[in-house]
Amino acid sequence: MDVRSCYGQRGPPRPGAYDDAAQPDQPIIAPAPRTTSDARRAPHDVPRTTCRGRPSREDPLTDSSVPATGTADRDLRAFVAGLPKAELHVHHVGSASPRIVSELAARHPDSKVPSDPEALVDYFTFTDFAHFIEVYLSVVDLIRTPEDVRLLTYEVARDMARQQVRYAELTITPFSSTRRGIDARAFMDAIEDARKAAEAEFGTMLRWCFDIPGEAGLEAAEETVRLATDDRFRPEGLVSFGLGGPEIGVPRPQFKPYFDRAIAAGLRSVPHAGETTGPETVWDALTELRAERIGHGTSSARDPKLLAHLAEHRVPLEVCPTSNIATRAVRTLDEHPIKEFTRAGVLVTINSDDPPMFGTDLNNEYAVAARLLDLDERGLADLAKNAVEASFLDAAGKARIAAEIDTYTAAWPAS
Ligand SMILES: Nc1ncnc2c1ncn2[C@@H]1O[C@H](CCC(=O)c2cccc(C(=O)O)c2)[C@@H](O)[C@H]1O
Ligand SMILES: [Zn+2]
Repeated sequence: MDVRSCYGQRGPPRPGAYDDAAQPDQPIIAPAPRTTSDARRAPHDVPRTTCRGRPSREDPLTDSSVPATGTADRDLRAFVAGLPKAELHVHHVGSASPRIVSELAARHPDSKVPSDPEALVDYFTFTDFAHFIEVYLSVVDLIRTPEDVRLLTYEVARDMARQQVRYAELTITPFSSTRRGIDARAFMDAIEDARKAAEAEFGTMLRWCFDIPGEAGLEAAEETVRLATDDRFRPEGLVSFGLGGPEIGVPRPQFKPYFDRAIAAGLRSVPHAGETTGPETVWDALTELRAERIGHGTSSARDPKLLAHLAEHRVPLEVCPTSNIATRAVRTLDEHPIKEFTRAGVLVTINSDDPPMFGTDLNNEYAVAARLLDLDERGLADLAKNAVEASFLDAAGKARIAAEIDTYTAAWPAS
């Protein structure tokens, strides 16, 4: 596949293009019993939404500026849409679709976040990583009550189920909510209530990664590890401990004692590293924070020894291609190092990070990966299985989703 024009000079897709903003008249449905079949579409029933009143998003598989390969590309996109998937790197607040953001903005009209999904498109266009975090925090400010937390979590799961996501490790920043006055116990009850409802009603299993917002410092680290390890708060679905936010000026080693405590309490270490800084940050994450997976790890490509280490020790990278373009961590998709990762034998997983904010979704990220790695259906199925393998699911859960991927792929007409 030709990757030359994949986002290229025109930048990433417009935010919301694949989101339910396409149907702004569709209200948020209050959590209510739903049948699993509502969310689990038949594999070949592909939702193809575009943003009303706006040009449709560039399609990395069928981008009109690329010599068209037509049907084959459409088939690949259809294959991805029905492929059972796991997602390992996706943020809670960053998954709020325009539909959810509008609902929250309407609940809290004093916010500077636009409630009009169309206006959100401009609002979600970032000049750099710092600007992205500033906008991100304004959306965090919209989440003020346990009911907001529950609504967000439940609706995010619904959006995942529509994409055939069977399992997701959702990164949550509880510090941001507790410091804004949400009671910690009520916060945990809200996410757990949504998790259980989502699994029962949509068939999507959610697990939590609690992350330290690095820029907020050691006070945030202390609060995050307290909530993650104190039995009075620690939610049942919590599996891992992370570190997010800006990397520049926020050295990873200072968080070692907090990661040590989280790991001692049975949590897995999954910090962001090498997203906006060099490979030394990834080394720090490995040696100081005992990372079992790396969030992004983009700059690892600049250090062959690091790539060899990641491959040898089977430390997966959580690659989020469109995010890297949207935050300007990578200039164009053409320059994205994903191919170098696979060439070096690193286990690559595909993720969406903050999908509506970056105008993407997990299915689109698989389409991007197909183009960048020149994959066919089997290659895409292998990529989906990488995520299952790299997940913190138990062996039976992994085997179940992997078998589902195999069955789906074997039944696909072209395979
Ligand atoms: N691609 C990303 N790469 C890195 N992080 C990402 C990415 N996407 C989303 N995040 C999230 O951004 C948050 C940043 C929050 C933060 O720094 C902060 C600083 C000071 C005060 C407060 C507060 O809440 O009062 C928060 C992190 O929690 C992280 O989960
Ligand atoms: Zn992230």
